[in-house]
Amino acid sequence: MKTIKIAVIPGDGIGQEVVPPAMDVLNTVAEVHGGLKFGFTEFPWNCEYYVKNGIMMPDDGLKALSNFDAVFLGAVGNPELVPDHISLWGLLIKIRREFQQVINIRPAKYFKGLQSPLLNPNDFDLIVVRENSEGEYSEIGGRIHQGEDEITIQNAVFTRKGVERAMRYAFELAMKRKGHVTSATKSNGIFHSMPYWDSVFNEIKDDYPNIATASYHIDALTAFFVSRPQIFDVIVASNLFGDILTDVGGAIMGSIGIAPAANINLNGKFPSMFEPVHGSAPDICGKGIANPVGQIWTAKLMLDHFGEIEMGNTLLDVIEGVIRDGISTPDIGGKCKTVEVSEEICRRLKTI
Ligand SMILES: NC(=O)c1ccc[n+]([C@@H]2O[C@H](COP(=O)([O-])OP(=O)(O)OC[C@H]3O[C@@H](n4cnc5c(N)ncnc54)[C@H](O)[C@@H]3O)[C@@H](O)[C@H]2O)c1
Ligand SMILES: O=C(O)C[C@@H](O)C(=O)O
Ligand SMILES: [K+]
Ligand SMILES: [Mn+2]
Repeated sequence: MKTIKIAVIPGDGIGQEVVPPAMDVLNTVAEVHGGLKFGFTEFPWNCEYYVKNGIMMPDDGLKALSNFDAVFLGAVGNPELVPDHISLWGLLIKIRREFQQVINIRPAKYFKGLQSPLLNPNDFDLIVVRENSEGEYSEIGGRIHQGEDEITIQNAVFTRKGVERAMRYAFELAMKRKGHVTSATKSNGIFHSMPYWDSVFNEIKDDYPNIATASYHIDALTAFFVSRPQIFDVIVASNLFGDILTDVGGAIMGSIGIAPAANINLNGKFPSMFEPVHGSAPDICGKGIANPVGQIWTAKLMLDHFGEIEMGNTLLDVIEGVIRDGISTPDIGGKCKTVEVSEEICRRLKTI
């Protein structure tokens, strides 16, 4: 029996509503598989924990997580209780950084039967490779003076290692897919880092003569996600550009409640973390109508990560079938509750 030990952090808001159903789905996957078992351990770290303890996770929290094969996280953030930069940097971004989860892969594809807001979604199928450890997400900088003399400086960090790593990951991924990599740049406006980004991209692409490439400024690229998403295969982007692009990726599928993500540790020293693209959705929290598909598709990425490709593909087929049959939450036009969707996914998995 292959046992996978998973640290579960439901987190805030709808994270609490979509993580338990996704765990039910994973348990059903294990049951159907026969040779697979998930050992779940839950950690109550979120903004309420911060209010009680003054920290998002205990000092030995990372040490506790490091004993697991993976982290399965819902969402972090409750701006009514804790400023967003404190909660995110105290938990989500802390785990990404300390566990060297340097790559964030975020697929988006057209689902048959799911109403995309695009008139002609053209069967798109893309993956954004988001640099996940540096770039615009940096604590370097500060504030000085007050009033009209007030100054704020926020530095972006682009290292040779970080940029090259993200790009090579994208090219390797493209070799297993449609053989195309697009670079998200902004070298017309950002004076130092983006021309550097372009030069590294031009260097790396020479190592992959069989991969076709394109490079677009992020503004135009974002528009192309809407007007012609079918032209993309793999897109490599800095931390911030990748963040923004992947919400658009979710939106063109039909809802950001569907979009999955995987924060990948490449060196094997720490666990990887699986958490959907969306946040804690305070506007719908408590109603039981959060779309669980993002969290469940994220579970599929976790299955892939552990080599369970066939089970992962089966799960994605089942998700697609359930959506096609209209068993879905209001964000994608359905009338179902969160658990009705996950229960139907479990029911169908059992018939396979
Ligand atoms: N990775 C993360 O944990 C993460 C990601 C994004 C935002 N956040 C945090 O979440 C909080 C809210 O942020 P936001 O409102 O900008 O983004 P959000 O992703 O939480 O919500 C944006 C919109 O999408 C909808 N939505 C999101 N997930 C959905 C789902 N599963 N089903 C149906 N609808 C869904 C919401 O209702 C909302 O209208 C903030 O505290 C923010 O910092 C965390
Ligand atoms: O900015 C972040 O990375 C947090 C969230 O928006 C995400 O996409 O994971
Ligand atoms: K999330
Ligand atoms: Mn985001």
